[in-house]
Amino acid sequence: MIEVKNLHKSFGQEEILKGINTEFYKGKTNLIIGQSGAGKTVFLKCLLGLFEPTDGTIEYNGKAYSSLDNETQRDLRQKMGMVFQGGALFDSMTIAENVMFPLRMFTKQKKSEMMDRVQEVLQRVNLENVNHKFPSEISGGMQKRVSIARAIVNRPEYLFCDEPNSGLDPKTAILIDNLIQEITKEYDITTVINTHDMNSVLEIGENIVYLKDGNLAWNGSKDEIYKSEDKSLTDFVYSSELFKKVRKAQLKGI
Ligand SMILES: Nc1ncnc2c1ncn2[C@@H]1O[C@H](COP(=O)(O)OP(=O)(O)OP(=O)(O)O)[C@@H](O)[C@H]1O
Repeated sequence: MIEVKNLHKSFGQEEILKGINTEFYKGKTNLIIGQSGAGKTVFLKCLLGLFEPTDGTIEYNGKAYSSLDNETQRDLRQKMGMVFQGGALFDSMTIAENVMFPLRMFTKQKKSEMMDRVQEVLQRVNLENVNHKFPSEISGGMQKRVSIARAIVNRPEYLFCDEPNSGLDPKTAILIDNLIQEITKEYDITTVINTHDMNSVLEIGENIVYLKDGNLAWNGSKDEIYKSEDKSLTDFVYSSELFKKVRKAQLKGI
């Protein structure tokens, strides 16, 4: 579980995050949504420990990151997996080498142990016979699966995903969403996903944090969105035609 308390982040005179209080739950797919420029990426980078908050605290299972010594902060960061926007695979490494990378960086496992674990996670994301291929030789959807395998290979407690669906067709995007949700539940990890994708909100939005101009404007589940009368949320969400149709159907009880 992650607890965010009065989080502020400024760059120079510009305040991007303006005092956010919220929680991200273990075993749930927690989504951060909001318009472009709302501060989602800055928020995710604060959660990852890449940006130091200007004020406020972020607690991981009850421990404030800023109160930890350097070594404990490093240990905590090793418990964080990240799925980067676009996958961010190393082009010159094979798929197996890409997935093995965090194990080589952070563990002292034998090569055979690492290979077994790589095999296990690649199977978990439903990828077979790709170990010796290079990223350019597989599809975008497969690259996303590799990126998920790499993010979970070191058994993280926290999984952060930045726009995991970007660049995918709607069907593949939903498969990736479902895969992330399944893994979240199976491994009981705290997953935080930064997304623009309203399909993702409908599909896996168990806990949604809506940011507007650096403030937390709304917090709830996908089912609560339909009941919400919050104007800024509904203006944002129902700018999607799909959401408008689903809401109409829900109101008619279909
Ligand atoms: N390193 C930085 N230095 C200065 N300003 C920054 C930095 N990173 C982000 N910002 C500013 O913070 C604001 C919020 O950016 P952020 O990338 O978090 O938005 P976002 O909600 O993720 O948008 P998008 O959906 O378009 O990715 C922007 O005005 C951006 O210019």
